[in-house]
Amino acid sequence: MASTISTGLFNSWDVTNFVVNQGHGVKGLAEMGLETLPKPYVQPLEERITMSKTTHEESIPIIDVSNWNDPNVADSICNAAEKWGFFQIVNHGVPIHVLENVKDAAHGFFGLPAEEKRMYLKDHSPTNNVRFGTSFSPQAEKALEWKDYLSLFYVSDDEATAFWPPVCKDEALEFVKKSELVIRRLLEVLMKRLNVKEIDKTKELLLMGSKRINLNYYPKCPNPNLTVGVGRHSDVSALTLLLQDDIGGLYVRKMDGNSWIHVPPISESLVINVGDALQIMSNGRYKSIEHRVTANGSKNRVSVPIFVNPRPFDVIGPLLEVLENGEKPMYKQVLYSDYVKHFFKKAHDGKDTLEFAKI
Ligand SMILES: COc1cc(/C=C/C(=O)SCCNC(=O)CCNC(=O)[C@H](O)C(C)(C)COP(=O)(O)OP(=O)(O)OC[C@H]2O[C@@H](n3cnc4c(N)ncnc43)[C@H](O)[C@@H]2OP(=O)(O)O)ccc1O
Ligand SMILES: O=C(O)CCC(=O)C(=O)O
Ligand SMILES: [Fe+2]
Repeated sequence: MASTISTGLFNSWDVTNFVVNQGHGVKGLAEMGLETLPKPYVQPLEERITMSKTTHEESIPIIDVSNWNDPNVADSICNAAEKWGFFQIVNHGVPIHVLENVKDAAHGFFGLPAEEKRMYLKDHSPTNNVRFGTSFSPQAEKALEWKDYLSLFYVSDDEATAFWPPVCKDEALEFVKKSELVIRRLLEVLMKRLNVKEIDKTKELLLMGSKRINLNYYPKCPNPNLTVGVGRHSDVSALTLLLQDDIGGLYVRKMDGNSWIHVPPISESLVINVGDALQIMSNGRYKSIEHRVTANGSKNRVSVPIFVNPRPFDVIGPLLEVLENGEKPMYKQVLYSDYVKHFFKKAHDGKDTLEFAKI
């Protein structure tokens, strides 16, 4: 297989089999020293991220959250969630060594031999809560995405200790734990503007009852302009907290429509975005914004999102507190796991998942 791939004499089935089924991932492909991008990764023109569609001149807000009691901080967060759906926070209190360790651990996991990573493919993994994969939804995609990932659904410390891959479990778990306070503070602030005075146990579970941490790996790509790292999508979470390294490549759709704004890496910052579940619960007030990631021609990139979600069996819809003022509901009540399954069963398609919940 190695020689057929490196001489370019291979077909789409070979590539998909090697990358997806055999678990080499796109990293295995990249490391064969390819000179051109294999066909299954060539994206249609309209999905490629070209310079003419992007801007580095504008920026999503950068908010210093060192003082949570400052009303300006709360205002900035809520305004950003309404206007941009995305912002970066600095001085958030998650220790720098926790951030550095989890990025190193991501490199550690993807640096394992394919035989070890393969144990976590969907069909081999000892649990449904640990999944190594590539692209987004290879079975449903017309063109694959240039990304491998490890997805870890947090159930309990004991379950994580027993099943998460040893090379990254402590670091991933530490990141989940150390980010709990900042997640809670963000949600408290966001809820206040929605007329929710206090996050009681029921609300806590609805907003942050389940968490998923993904380790994303985007290897160096031979023709980065022909493909994407991640295609246009919005997250299905309530809130996502994303750690990126210093390479860059994340773009966010500007609210006005057609331009894409780069999210520049800022050392020690975290990127926060509103997900579909919070857009639904806020009846459209907070925006879950489309984003995408470019492939990079010279460097390997890692990112680590924590998706903060309702529990799979929760039913979500616009909050009563939001509708109390007579607002018409824009979304129906949906079972959260139905919503997430709908997301995973199709290729990335921008914001179309939300149609599933629209009235
Ligand atoms: C991977 O690249 C991505 C990912 C993303 C993710 C963005 C997010 O916002 S993730 C937050 C999602 N929320 C949750 O995980 C919390 C709630 N969880 C659930 O509701 C359930 O655990 C479940 C995810 C629906 C899985 O339920 P289960 O009953 O166990 O069903 P399955 O049969 O296992 O899965 C259904 C279907 O989904 C696919 N899938 C499941 N988990 C993942 C995963 N972690 N990554 C990718 N795909 C997954 C699974 O393959 C099943 O499809 P089949 O065709 O195989 O049947 C954003 C951008 C990215 O590029
Ligand atoms: O890698 C990134 O910067 C963003 C990844 C992303 O959007 C996701 O995993 O949902
Ligand atoms: Fe995302």
